[in-house]
Amino acid sequence: MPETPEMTPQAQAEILAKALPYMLRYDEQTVVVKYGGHAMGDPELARAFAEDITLLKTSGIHPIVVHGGGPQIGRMLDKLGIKSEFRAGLRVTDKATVEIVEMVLAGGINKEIVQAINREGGRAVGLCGKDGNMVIVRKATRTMIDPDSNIERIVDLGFVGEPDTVNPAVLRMVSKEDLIPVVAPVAPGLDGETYNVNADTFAGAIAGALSAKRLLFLTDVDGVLDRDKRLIKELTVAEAKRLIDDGTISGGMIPKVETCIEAVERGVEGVVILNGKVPHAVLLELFTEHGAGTLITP
Ligand SMILES: Nc1ncnc2c1ncn2[C@@H]1O[C@H](COP(=O)(O)OP(=O)(O)O)[C@@H](O)[C@H]1O
Ligand SMILES: CC(=O)N[C@@H](CCC(=O)OP(=O)(O)O)C(=O)O
Repeated sequence: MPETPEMTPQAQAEILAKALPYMLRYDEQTVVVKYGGHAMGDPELARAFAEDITLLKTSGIHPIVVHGGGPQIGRMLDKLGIKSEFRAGLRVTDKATVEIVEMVLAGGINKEIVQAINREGGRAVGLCGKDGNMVIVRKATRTMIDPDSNIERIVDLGFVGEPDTVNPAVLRMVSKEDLIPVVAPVAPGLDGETYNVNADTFAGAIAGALSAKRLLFLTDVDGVLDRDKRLIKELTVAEAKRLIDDGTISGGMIPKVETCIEAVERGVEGVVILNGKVPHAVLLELFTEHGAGTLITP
């Protein structure tokens, strides 16, 4: 990350004063930040992210971090020689895979983020969907057209869940205190088994249940890109659905955009997909006029 140029104390004070209207806008409001696995990895960026989250909390906002870790799960499965594949942007998850998913997400990455925030002076608490029965899921199913027969088939994704009920009591309790919830997208199913949940879907369900003011998705691209790889700054729900249908939006961007659509339809204000590889992406988005990324609108 480049060094920040030296600033006079006067200039520093002016910058702080400029943040005041934004601080007032979000005062006591819930902001859900989805921290994608592709946005993680660089220690300096991770530190800047932890600083941003700590600063939000210190200025009276209630940030909730939901994290992913798809690439990190992939690397661990590779190491262990467990094959893994994605269908419709979701990892097909058998029993052995879900154990690794829980270990990597709720065990490894969750605690790394908690520690990073705490190192910056915040007080983070690591949770997953199991804690306080926060998120209960049902088994997810998807249909796909079989390219050989052209017949629509149901794809069995194994232990992949979709939020069925969200009980935000634990999150409210933690957020009310001086604590920052950091949540891994692993949750119990209605059948009592452990399920792997796409982190975007998980973040959307939490933002909806808490009527969050903002839902930010930090990923590794500037936002939703068109066919010529240009950033689409604003996307309506109808346009987003069309871009999924015509294949412009694919892979991991599908669950992200689908979640944005649902969140907007459920009344979450300000749903944005932005590049988490830009230092202080969260502060830039919330505390300056520099609205980056793709804003999804009704
Ligand atoms: N139209 C699109 N615009 C932007 N990214 C897209 C698009 N279609 C597919 N993608 C892919 O989606 C990826 C982001 O989703 P994902 O890999 O799940 O990230 P994360 O780990 O941050 O959730 C991008 O890196 C890109 O490869
Ligand atoms: C069902 C499913 O696909 N779960 C995801 C959970 C992690 C995730 O979503 O991580 P990112 O946000 O980094 O993509 C997975 O196993 O990769």
